[in-house]
Amino acid sequence: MKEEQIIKAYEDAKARYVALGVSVEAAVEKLKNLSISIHCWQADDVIGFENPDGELTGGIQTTGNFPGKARSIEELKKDLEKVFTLIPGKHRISLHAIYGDFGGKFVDRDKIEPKHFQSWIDWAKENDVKLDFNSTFFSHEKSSSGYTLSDFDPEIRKFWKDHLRQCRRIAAEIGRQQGDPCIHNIWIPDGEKDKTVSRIEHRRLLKESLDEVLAEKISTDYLKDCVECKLFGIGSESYVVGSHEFYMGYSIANNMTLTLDAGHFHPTETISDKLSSMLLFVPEINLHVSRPERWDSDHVVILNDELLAISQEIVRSGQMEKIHIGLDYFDASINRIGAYVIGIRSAQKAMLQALLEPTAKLREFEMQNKNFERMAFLEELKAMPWSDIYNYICYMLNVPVGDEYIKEIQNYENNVTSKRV
Ligand SMILES: C[C@H](O)[C@H](O)[C@@H](O)C(=O)CO
Ligand SMILES: [Mn+2]
Repeated sequence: MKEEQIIKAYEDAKARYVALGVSVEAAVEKLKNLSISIHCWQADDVIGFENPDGELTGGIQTTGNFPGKARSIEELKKDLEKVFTLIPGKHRISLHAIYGDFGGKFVDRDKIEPKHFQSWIDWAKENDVKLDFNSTFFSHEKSSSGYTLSDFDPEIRKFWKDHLRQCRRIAAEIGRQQGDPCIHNIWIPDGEKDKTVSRIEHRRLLKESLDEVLAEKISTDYLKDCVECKLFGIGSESYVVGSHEFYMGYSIANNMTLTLDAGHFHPTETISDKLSSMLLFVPEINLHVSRPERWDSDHVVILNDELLAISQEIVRSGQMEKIHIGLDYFDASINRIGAYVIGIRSAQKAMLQALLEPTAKLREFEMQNKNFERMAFLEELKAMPWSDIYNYICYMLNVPVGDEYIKEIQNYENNVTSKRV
């Protein structure tokens, strides 16, 4: 698009929003300052650098074999740097513990240390991004029973408690060095395929393990721990220890952040309607924005109704600063850089639409019981020219406007990723 076209379209769009009583400048500023936590694991199909030839376990699965996945830290960083050039704003990178810089040696999970992530911390600083962290409780022989922190075997539990301890220390060091709390997500795959009898026993063990490790107090200036529930995984269809009720109870009882993953509930259950409830009981919420297709399939995030509903609830809650927006998907069937850019841009577009909503006007209708008017405006808003505002933000922040990012990704594929054989 030509410069004059972008600016003209923006001015016209702005006038239409202003007529509805919306401050476009305020919405643009908020979007420009919104950092999305980009998951490192889309680049390499959740393999990491601890055991690159190992299997992905824990009931999660990538499908597809599109060529060009990142095979080393250098390639992963290069891919992320490419992504940064194609999306507006400054963002965060969410690392999993298996993505450490282990110098080609095998370092077991209970032995990882902040030094294994120092090169990531330095790289993040150079690239003006912040880091988040995730303990990795899957893809390891000590999770082969299906259980980790809730295993009946005290030796297995000890190993994973030590892992969690180390991860908290690493995340805290990241937070300290970056001068901004590192969001540390705890997701464990524990569960069983069928007919578990000892449900309360495993849950009691999980509670005890978490209580023991989280008893080490670390300032929230550096570290914010969060716990992520799940309904089922592959091979844990009938029982998952860390269910929604478990972690809802745990996070409320311990006044800690709850992670809501869009793919971790029943197929027709959405997380958008959980935000306004959980915000009343937990200090903060961490989102894993994903796209479940019939199951927790982790498809690339696109601009669909649920993404918009999540964004609307974030903005309408008036507590945007308490909700961390992270992405969690892994599609190995298409260009992985493209998967990142589509997902991030879609998340931004949904947030922009929500920020451009004349919420006060809609609430007025609601108060007056004018529900036809409320519905009519909500329908009209869908066709408002929010994309002209998004294009203008891209233009202002020097990243490709509209579909221009596609050819950039094609060039990167031709020159870089397709050569990874
Ligand atoms: C890589 C995993 O998807 C991630 O850590 C976890 O958040 C999850 O959602 C498992 O289903
Ligand atoms: Mn998740």
